[in-house]
Amino acid sequence: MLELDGITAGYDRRAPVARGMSLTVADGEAVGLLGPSGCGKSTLARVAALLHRPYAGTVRLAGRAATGFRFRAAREQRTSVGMVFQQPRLAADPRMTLRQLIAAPAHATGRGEELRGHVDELANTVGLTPDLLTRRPHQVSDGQLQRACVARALLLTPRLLICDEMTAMLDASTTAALVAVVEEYRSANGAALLAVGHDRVLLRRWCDRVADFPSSAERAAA
Ligand SMILES: Nc1ncnc2c1ncn2[C@@H]1O[C@H](COP(=O)(O)OP(=O)(O)OP(=O)(O)O)[C@@H](O)[C@H]1O
Repeated sequence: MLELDGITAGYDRRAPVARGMSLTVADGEAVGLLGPSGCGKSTLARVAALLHRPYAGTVRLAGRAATGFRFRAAREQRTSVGMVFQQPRLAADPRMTLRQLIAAPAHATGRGEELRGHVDELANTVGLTPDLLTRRPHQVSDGQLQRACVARALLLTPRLLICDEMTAMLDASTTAALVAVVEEYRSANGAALLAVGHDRVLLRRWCDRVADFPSSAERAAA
């Protein structure tokens, strides 16, 4: 489902944060990507979701090499990946209600009407009550906002879900609830998962296998 081949990426060509990284996630497989804070996990996750253009290397989704990133990404490839970010407040337009936030991918792809019922269904699945859907991000908790972000990531039924420290800011019960939502989605749809984090215990429990992101010392020695 996902092949990262020799990815070098970052914010300064002379000092990239990821160098020659390769990683594969098979169809339906759950892979954890583990590494300390600041090592470049989120950067690699964004490359995989076609949100960040690498300096070198190839991203393949369902066997097809990505030809573009960000607004140049092919729609079919972009919508085959759902992404949940670490900080829901940075990933949510503060002007939108939670309902609009969940529905945003449908509107962006001209499927607003078609997916209207699915928005309600997913809101219910992630545990958001109808009154919460009328509120804006500043009127809800981090956990409630992250629930909306998970529903948004699932709206277009992606074949690959990328969760970047999805539960880092959440309490144990919200963490368990959102992991359960993702697992139910995967078992119903056969979707693959790339879960990024630094919690080895959680990733081991959640994923089929866990890959370690090399530390900067290991990279310097290589
Ligand atoms: N937009 C940016 N511009 C410049 N440098 C950045 C940018 N985003 C991240 N970095 C730097 O790139 C490095 C890797 O960041 P990244 O967010 O990928 O790490 P991470 O492993 O996901 O960390 P964490 O677990 O703390 O989220 C860090 O040194 C960070 O300071």
